Amino acid sequence: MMRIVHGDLPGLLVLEPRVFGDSRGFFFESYNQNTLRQWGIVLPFVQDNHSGSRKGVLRGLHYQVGHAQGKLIRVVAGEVFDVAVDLRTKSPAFGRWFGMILSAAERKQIYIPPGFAHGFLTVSDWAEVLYKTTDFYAPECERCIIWNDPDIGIDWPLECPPTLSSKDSEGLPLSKADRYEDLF
Ligand SMILES: Cc1cn([C@H]2C[C@H](O)[C@@H](COP(=O)(O)OP(=O)(O)O[C@H]3O[C@@H](C)C(=O)[C@@H](O)[C@H]3O)O2)c(=O)[nH]c1=O
Repeated sequence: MMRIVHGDLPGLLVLEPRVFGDSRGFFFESYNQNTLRQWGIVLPFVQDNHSGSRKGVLRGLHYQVGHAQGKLIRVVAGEVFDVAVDLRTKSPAFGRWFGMILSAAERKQIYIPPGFAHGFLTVSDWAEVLYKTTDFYAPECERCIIWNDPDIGIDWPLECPPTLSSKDSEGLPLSKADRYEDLF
């Protein structure tokens, strides 16, 4: 069982799994196809990713053209500030961002439909993020929007400048980036 609430952007959902705790520890369903189907998440997931990041590492904002990926994201160690940016030109929320803390302690998840850029900042000393994707990794289709594009205006909870990959430090502003014309 899960409580699911709509996020601020069309199609984005925040999932709150029901966690059963007992003297042994805890149990919860981290993924249930039937439950997600009831909320219109019908695309099959084809890849699971797992990354670990030190405090201050910012990954993103990533997306793939041609092979747009829906993502179901959760954190199994530590805490991140997870962000999605709507890149669907037909969406009333085009160019807007949504962000929230995902933590191993709270166990909330975010579902981001195909058509968004995604990124996160590690706010704990160490964090591990697990996410399922609805399409495969396609390196030639990868794109990156710069994390601090003022036109998007993401309010990252930063204490100092973030640690970026060289690829991510060369992201494009939204105004120059590929968008999704047909997804919505
Ligand atoms: C994303 C990805 C990377 N890789 C490889 C390529 C590279 O050598 C190494 C690290 O890749 P990256 O630097 O792109 O990893 P990272 O910066 O963590 O990229 C990820 O960021 C988050 C925010 C997302 O939303 C993901 O879709 C993905 O873009 O892993 C795969 O083999 N499969 C994959 O699906």
